[in-house]
Amino acid sequence: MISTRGLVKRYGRIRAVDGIDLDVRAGDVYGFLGANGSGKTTTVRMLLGLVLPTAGEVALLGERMPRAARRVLPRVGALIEGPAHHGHLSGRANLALLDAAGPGGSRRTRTRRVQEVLEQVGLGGVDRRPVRAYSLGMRQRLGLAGALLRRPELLVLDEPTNGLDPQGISEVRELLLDLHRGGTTVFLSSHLLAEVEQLCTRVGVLDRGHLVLQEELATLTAPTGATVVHTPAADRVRAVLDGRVLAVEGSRVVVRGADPAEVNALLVGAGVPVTGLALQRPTLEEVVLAAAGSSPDRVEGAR
Ligand SMILES: Nc1ncnc2c1ncn2[C@@H]1O[C@H](COP(=O)(O)OP(=O)(O)OP(=O)(O)O)[C@@H](O)[C@H]1O
Repeated sequence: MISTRGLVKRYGRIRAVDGIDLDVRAGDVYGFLGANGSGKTTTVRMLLGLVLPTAGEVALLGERMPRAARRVLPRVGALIEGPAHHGHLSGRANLALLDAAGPGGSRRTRTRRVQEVLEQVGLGGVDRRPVRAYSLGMRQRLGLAGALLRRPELLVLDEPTNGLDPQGISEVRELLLDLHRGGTTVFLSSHLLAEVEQLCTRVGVLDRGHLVLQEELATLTAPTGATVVHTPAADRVRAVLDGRVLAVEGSRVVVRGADPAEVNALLVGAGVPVTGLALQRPTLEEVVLAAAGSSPDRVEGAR
């Protein structure tokens, strides 16, 4: 759906994007992570042909951009940095204007299409109010409605939950998951690990213009081969599981072996109380920090 090869954007001496190979496949919800200033917006703009690359190639839906923009962009829905609307008009009127700019049939067809996307984003009932009276969340959802008008195969969203409250974030997440279930491929940029961890199937991490990681989320957070035991008697675990204890942090003990039931049986058999048991998995935060350097303020954490 999206493929870039050696994509570079230079602004004077700044290398905003420095030779990235993105690979977004049909059916992905791809999370494009990176700290502020890492080059996410510049990349998204190049994908859509809004900024010309200094070097490298972009293919969208298998076609070279920006050459094929007129053919490809009608099949792609996009939302970049706070969508622009006419504040004195209603959401419906804004969408009708946007819809009128594209091809697409009779007045009735257009009216129905606008109504459908308004309902899809949960704005079906607030159509008389001018957009300037909308909350930030409502504006963002109206922007998404605009992106959905052409029933896109691919959605490209730059920080779609930026500035939203937790309720707004969760609404946008549900909407994107719904679209994904319906077959839409989603590419979204974000600096929020928690958002990406809850939504995405595949992750790319940008660090100062470099793509330092690109992988399936399930692979990144796959079990490590160890088991985490919670017990009020951490000191006794070492005696029972001689040589298998990898780490002890308070009541949390990490034990070699990916069979929690076996670990549980050994401990309970020896009279050690077990209050919690799980396969150890790295969090996305740990994976990203390991890939993007150790400074914790680079990408906003999951907590
Ligand atoms: N038009 C421009 N002219 C000069 N420098 C630019 C321009 N656009 C972006 N940059 C620089 O390129 C780098 C990457 O910026 P970009 O906006 O792509 O990052 P980002 O990851 O989207 O950050 P944010 O999350 O803050 O939007 C930054 O150093 C920025 O200052």
